[in-house]
Amino acid sequence: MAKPRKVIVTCACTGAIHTPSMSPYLPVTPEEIIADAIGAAEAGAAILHLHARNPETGKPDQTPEGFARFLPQIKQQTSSAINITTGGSPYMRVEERVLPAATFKPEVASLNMGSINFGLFPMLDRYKEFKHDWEREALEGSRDLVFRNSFKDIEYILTTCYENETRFEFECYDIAHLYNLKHFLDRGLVKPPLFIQSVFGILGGIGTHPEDVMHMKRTADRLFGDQYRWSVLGAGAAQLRIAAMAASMGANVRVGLEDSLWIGPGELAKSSAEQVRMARQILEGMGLELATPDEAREILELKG
Ligand SMILES: C[C@H](N)CC(=O)CC(=O)O
Ligand SMILES: [Zn+2]
Repeated sequence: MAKPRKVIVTCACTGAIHTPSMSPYLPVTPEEIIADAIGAAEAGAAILHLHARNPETGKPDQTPEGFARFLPQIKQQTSSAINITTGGSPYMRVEERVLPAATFKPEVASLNMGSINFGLFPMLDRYKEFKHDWEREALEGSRDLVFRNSFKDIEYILTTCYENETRFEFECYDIAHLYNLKHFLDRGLVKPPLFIQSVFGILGGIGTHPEDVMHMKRTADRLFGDQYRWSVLGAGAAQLRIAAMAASMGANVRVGLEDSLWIGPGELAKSSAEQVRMARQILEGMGLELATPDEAREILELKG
């Protein structure tokens, strides 16, 4: 009887896209981010993808000080690998975005593999009332928002973090981003195993149709062969459907309130841990097992 495949579950706890008025369960303060991260780790998340926010307004905060308010506590209370965002908010410039990862030298940091239109404005159809002006401005402004990740920006993050032995979660929102990653592999600026996080369902990137998932996997197989470890995230209501579909094709999965506020149709998730538990149920139901943090470190060759 073949041993069950180990699946790495990444949990993205708060992000920079959703805003406080969208859900009372979105972690905003350092205490809330710590509680959500620890809960997700206890539920089975081997990797914690983290963003910081202004505790009062919930506005994305990409200062090292912002991360220092919760990182030590999370590191103390869990053995999950820390993954610090270099995406920050799509409104930020790369010099600001790279600072926390450059400062804290985490095991993992996200790296967005290309520029995309980042369409958040359709959320204005659902959300009418906002506690803070920046929330509506961020959604409305996204009609003209390009999440900039030029080749120069990507190389800047790669070289800035190179000495730290930080490995990257290569966020690929479209097929072109896989080719961009191949370009950096061919130049020796990234080294296998490549942890590829395919992002499905962001307006401006690839959709959430099964053929989109197949196309991402087929292209990654062709470009990287056994040099990559595949993971997927589905935005919004597609989160668990994408996770189940791709896991049946060999993928690792990412969940968490950064990527979706929901646990079911019209039902808000009360924590990221709820989504991790649901993902665990689905994965174990498929005869798979969740990788422990140390098993994830081995699979991804993290510095530990
Ligand atoms: C769709 C996700 N918000 C992508 C993300 O997590 C980007 C980053 O932090 O670098
Ligand atoms: Zn993120």
